[in-house]
Amino acid sequence: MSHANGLPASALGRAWATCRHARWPAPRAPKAAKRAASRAARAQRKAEACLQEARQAQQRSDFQHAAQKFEDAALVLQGAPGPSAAVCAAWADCAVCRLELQAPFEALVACEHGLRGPAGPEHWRCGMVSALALETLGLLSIAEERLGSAARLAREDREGMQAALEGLRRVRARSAQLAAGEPQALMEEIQRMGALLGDEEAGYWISCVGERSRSAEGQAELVQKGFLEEAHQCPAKPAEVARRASLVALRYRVNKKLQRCLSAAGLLLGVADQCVLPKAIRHPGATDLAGEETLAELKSRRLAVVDGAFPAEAVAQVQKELHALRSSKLLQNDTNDVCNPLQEAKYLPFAGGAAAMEFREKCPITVQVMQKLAGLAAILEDELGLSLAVPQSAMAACYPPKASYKMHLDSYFLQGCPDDIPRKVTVLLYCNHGWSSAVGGELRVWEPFDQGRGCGRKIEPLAGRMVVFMSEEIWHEVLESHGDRYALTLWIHDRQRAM
Ligand SMILES: O=C(O)CCC(=O)C(=O)O
Ligand SMILES: [Fe+2]
Repeated sequence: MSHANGLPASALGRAWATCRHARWPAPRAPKAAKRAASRAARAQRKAEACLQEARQAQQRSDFQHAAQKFEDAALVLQGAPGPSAAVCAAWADCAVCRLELQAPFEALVACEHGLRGPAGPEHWRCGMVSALALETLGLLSIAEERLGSAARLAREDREGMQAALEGLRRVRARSAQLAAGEPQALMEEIQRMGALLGDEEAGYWISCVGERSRSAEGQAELVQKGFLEEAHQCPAKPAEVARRASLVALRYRVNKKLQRCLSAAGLLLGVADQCVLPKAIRHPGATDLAGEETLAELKSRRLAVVDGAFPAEAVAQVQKELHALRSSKLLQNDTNDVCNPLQEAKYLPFAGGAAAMEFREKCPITVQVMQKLAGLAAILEDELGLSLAVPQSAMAACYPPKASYKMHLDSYFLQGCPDDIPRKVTVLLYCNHGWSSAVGGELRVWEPFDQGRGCGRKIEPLAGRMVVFMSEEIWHEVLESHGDRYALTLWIHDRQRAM
């Protein structure tokens, strides 16, 4: 018999059982001062009560209540001095309950909380449960990574190690079936991921892919968009192509949804940050960025290019700062992003607060530039009648050689993805001193809502050049970079959906 999420019931059951009944090392006695010790003892008692209630709820299969109580316990323990093993265990228990509730995104959020503390052997269980959740989401490559590290962490624990190794075998076998294009395995994954995304969003992607699979030109477009490998094009077998490409498209969107969930839980900066109203962050210099002509262009053509938006010295300094961030490995890529696996990026908080302090020291000019870019939002509201909200971070990105970004929209809200990130306006600033066509990485844009007929318009990523466009309307791509190509991107959100 197969479990609802497509895993054999027996394998899943065994893995969960291992997770649930695992024994943990008793917490070490806190060595801190007396006051801290009594605070810790109080927290311990409170957490104990929550844990007891959670376990009772779990026994009567009231997983909703159990998950809540395990979370309460984890939060109490997290806020008190004491060993991190107990915190991690409570989060793992919470995640197990959320898996029982068929809520894998929420389960992963719990695991990520648990994995935040200093790494220790107790992490294996959070790693294990998160791998199960990732498997349920169909994100098999990250599941495999997690299982690998869970197996290493469980060296001392035979049962735990066995569960991790069994998981590894299962995930690898599944990946192999999918890579071989086995129809049944592909259909199961597609159905499962479709259910996670909801009918509207899954329907949009599956029908887009299905339509394009029917012709050779359509299949070439799927290759261009990153959903089909060149070698898998086969105009004579449209259904096979549709299955493969649907899997890639849905996995891409599930990964995006996971990022939104993690971001909303405060575990990942960017994507779903807290927003502020444009008028709260007006910037006196922002009027230089958007003159009458620019605003008129944006209004009519939905895209405007502004050269020399910032002084050359400031842009050169931003480039230096981004280069330094990259050298200290602070920019990271996302191999699950099928459209753009090589880009190295980080969202930098540019407003006040502790998070921004670190970056104000590391890259002061970049933060100032971002603040001025964010000041654009108030002008766009006043002049274009938009209703906006501004996230408190912007993305710093480097496209190293070979990186490119396949054709995409920055928000698919108008395409039938009601939960997509509420991006309304995309603001880019290029920071490539001495750019030449040898560096590559041009931005290619099409007319509003045009999904790539003809060759579009190429925009060179010249130092100090700012490009502003409507995120839901302008399909665009970044052509292959041959050097290190730097840019800042601020996405301004639609207020109704953001706040
Ligand atoms: O850097 C660029 O030119 C565009 C990047 C982009 O399209 C994106 O990050 O969504
Ligand atoms: Fe984009």
